[in-house]
Amino acid sequence: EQPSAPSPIAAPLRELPWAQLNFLHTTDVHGWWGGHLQEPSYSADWGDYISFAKHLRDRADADGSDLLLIDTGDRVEGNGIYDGSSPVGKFTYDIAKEQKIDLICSGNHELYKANSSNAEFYHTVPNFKGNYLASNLDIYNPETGKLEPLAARYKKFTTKNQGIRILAFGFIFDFTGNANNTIIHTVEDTVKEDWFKEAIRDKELDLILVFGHVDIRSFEYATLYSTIRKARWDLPIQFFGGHSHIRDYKIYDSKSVALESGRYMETIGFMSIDGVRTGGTKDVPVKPQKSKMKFSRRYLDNNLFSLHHHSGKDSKTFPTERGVNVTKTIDQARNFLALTKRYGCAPHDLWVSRRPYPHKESIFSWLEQQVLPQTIELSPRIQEGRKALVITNTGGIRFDIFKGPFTKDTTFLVSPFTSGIRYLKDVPYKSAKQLLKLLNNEGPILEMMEKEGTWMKSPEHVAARFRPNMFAQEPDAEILEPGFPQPQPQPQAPLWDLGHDLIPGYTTHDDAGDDGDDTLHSRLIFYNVPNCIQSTVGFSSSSAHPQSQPKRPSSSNTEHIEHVDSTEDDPEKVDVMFNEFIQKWIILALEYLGEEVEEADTESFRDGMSFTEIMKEWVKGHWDIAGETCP
Ligand SMILES: Nc1ccn([C@@H]2O[C@H](COP(=O)(O)O)[C@@H](O)[C@H]2O)c(=O)n1
Repeated sequence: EQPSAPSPIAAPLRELPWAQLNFLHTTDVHGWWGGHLQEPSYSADWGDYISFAKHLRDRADADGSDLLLIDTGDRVEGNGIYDGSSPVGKFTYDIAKEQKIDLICSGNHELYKANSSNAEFYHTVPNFKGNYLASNLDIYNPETGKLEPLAARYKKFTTKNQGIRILAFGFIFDFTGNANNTIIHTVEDTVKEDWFKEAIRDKELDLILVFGHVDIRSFEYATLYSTIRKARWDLPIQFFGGHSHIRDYKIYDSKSVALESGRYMETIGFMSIDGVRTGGTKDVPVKPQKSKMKFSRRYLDNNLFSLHHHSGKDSKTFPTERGVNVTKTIDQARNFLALTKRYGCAPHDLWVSRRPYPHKESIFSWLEQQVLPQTIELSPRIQEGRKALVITNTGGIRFDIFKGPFTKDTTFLVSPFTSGIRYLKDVPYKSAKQLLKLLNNEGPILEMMEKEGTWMKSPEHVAARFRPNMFAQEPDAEILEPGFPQPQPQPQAPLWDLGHDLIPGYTTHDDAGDDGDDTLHSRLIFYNVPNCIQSTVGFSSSSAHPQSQPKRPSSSNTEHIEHVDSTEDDPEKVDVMFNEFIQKWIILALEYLGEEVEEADTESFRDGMSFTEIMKEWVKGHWDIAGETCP
């Protein structure tokens, strides 16, 4: 772990369900190679993961089983090690490649910008030569300009010890927000391709493995499952997914399951299968597929207490030379980038999902009530007496702020993106004031987003559309102030009786039940958030701004542009300001409201200064307590 990482806290653990064929799975790492330096439960780093995988590989070699490592994309954007260097990603590729990953693919974050997809072409694909798959992804070769698959469409291989013959595909969901140097073929189109149909008909297979940057409860995986199952009624199909940043496990049928392993190096997913037919090796005879196969999953908290336990090692025997070297490389990169440089001191925690919105400890309330208005009110147009509505998407905010030092690292954890704020001058207020409802509630804009698969919320929150019980119910207004709902202790399995005080953390409920997490935790409550929040700037405090503090979001299809109160103080026109990432949706929404606006009418705020910089400047101006200690 990193030198400043907090030590993990001992906790009751469930064992690894080790079997004939085993997998370790990471997804949505988003550059968190250094692990979590403020959270003991997730404080192991990529170097520790390298050591851990080595011990498990040795175990497989010793008992004749197999172990495969999988990563399902979104390795970039979300941490200073990636976003804080110039050019971005300077250290990322050399750190990532030190792990021996058997199957790897791209996520959407590798594809938002041409420079990151080209970096896949130049670095990740060759670094994982033969293991990177791109079943539905093409790139314009930066050398020749020709469109070609980013990597092989599929791969057939035989496992080292059991001789299991596996056909693997590496997908990305039907993403449409990519830069124009890549092309994504929809999954629906891809399964109709001759090469796909031919590959799955291969008779010399023991298992089909579909991994991808795809929500395991998505239409895309449902399509792949039904297509493959129709062709191969009895073959085991193992899925690994990602993108929604949650721990989840789906059972498709008695021979097909899917695992999703969280986000940000918080979770190492473990999966095992027993009863797979073996093609036979010199040491293992040919064995038929068992009529009753066994699939098991475990979500490991990524900390050394867990990793030592599951590898049967201790602090002396766990670190491998390669792992230690990678830990050092990460530390050197962090120092080079001065990620611990302090910009201010956060007076209390601010949460993305662990408090409802609005709430005094919601990061969105902080942005809405302090950062955005206090920054934008200084701009010349507001100083001249104009008013503005400032709208930003909640998905651009990626992580919580903990009480204490707010560093360069924190800045990128919270807001890694380079998008700035843009504005439309003098929009009729009668339309502008309807915008937030249109962006947040059901209606044409949301329907279009669903169709396109582009979202304004963070992936965790988007995932809730397939998982209706993911979040706590909207809390009553009374419990918002002065306190907030306390996590309830959870009645738990017998390990609870060992006398441990359980640490709050993930308590995953999935298709196999409640026993997936390796660490027994007390339950954390998560709350849903809207797509967008809005600050009002330049209005007198007595004016009513009905949308800036939403009450319960409306669920009625017809309510998205109705019932917005008017007051006598309503201005005739306001500036509509917004995060550049949602410009397309702002324009569409205004058109829907009857305004004639187009991209060319928008202007950049403060010469395109990124929202990340804006937040950093605010922290320096408001939370800087030079000389004072910061807890
Ligand atoms: N420049 C960007 C890029 C993305 N977002 C937000 O992130 C969401 C996607 O995140 P995943 O980790 O699931 O891929 C996207 O829906 C946006 O909300 C952004 O704000 N700015």
